[in-house]
Amino acid sequence: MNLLQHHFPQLTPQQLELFKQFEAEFRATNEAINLVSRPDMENFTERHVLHSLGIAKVVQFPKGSAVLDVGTGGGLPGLPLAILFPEVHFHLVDSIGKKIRAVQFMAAALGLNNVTAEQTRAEQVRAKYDFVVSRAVARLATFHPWIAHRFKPQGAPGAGLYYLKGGDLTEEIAESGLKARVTNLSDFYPEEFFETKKVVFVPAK
Ligand SMILES: C[S@@+](CC[C@H](N)C(=O)[O-])C[C@H]1O[C@@H](n2cnc3c(N)ncnc32)[C@H](O)[C@@H]1O
Repeated sequence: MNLLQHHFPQLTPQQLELFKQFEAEFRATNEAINLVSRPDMENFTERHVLHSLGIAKVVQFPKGSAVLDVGTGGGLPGLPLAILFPEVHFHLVDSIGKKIRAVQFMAAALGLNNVTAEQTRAEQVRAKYDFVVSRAVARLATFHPWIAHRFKPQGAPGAGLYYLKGGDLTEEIAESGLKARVTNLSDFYPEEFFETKKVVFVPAK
């Protein structure tokens, strides 16, 4: 049994196939434009796919809900989450056009019709969402004001920001002045990589 099946036994054969295709597309794209560093391409499933899906250990996006991925780069965490939640809409944004074109290409190659991608800065997004997700973009004090007003007035249960972060976040959370709930991904994943990895949740309101 592979690592993904082990941690997400609910995945269908079609979804497992999509994850395989995603890795192949991502590897090919990463040769042309740097989406993640070369050393980071080792253990792709663990470091990128499982890490992205860590958000799904904390929240289940309900059918029909809308998710914004801010600073998606090469589609992380948005594309793995879009494979896991085919009935949820994902809008992936990044300020760099070539990354967004790569994401659009990969989403089309995988036939993910629940994904849209747009070159824009987070501060310029105007639509409203139930959830915002992100990984490795900016400190919370900088990041949160970009998306604080991007939530629907009546969001889905658990609406808010789910931010993948690592290390000791005490100072960063205190600096932001936000009421955040931190979940350790090591509670779900025993692999060493996840020892310091967390999901920071900030409610929509
Ligand atoms: C370190 S990369 C992380 C990419 C991806 N989330 C991942 O985990 O692999 C940070 C990304 O955030 C994007 N970014 C930074 N500030 C942004 C902003 N204000 N609006 C949109 N994208 C932004 C950058 O262009 C870059 O692609």
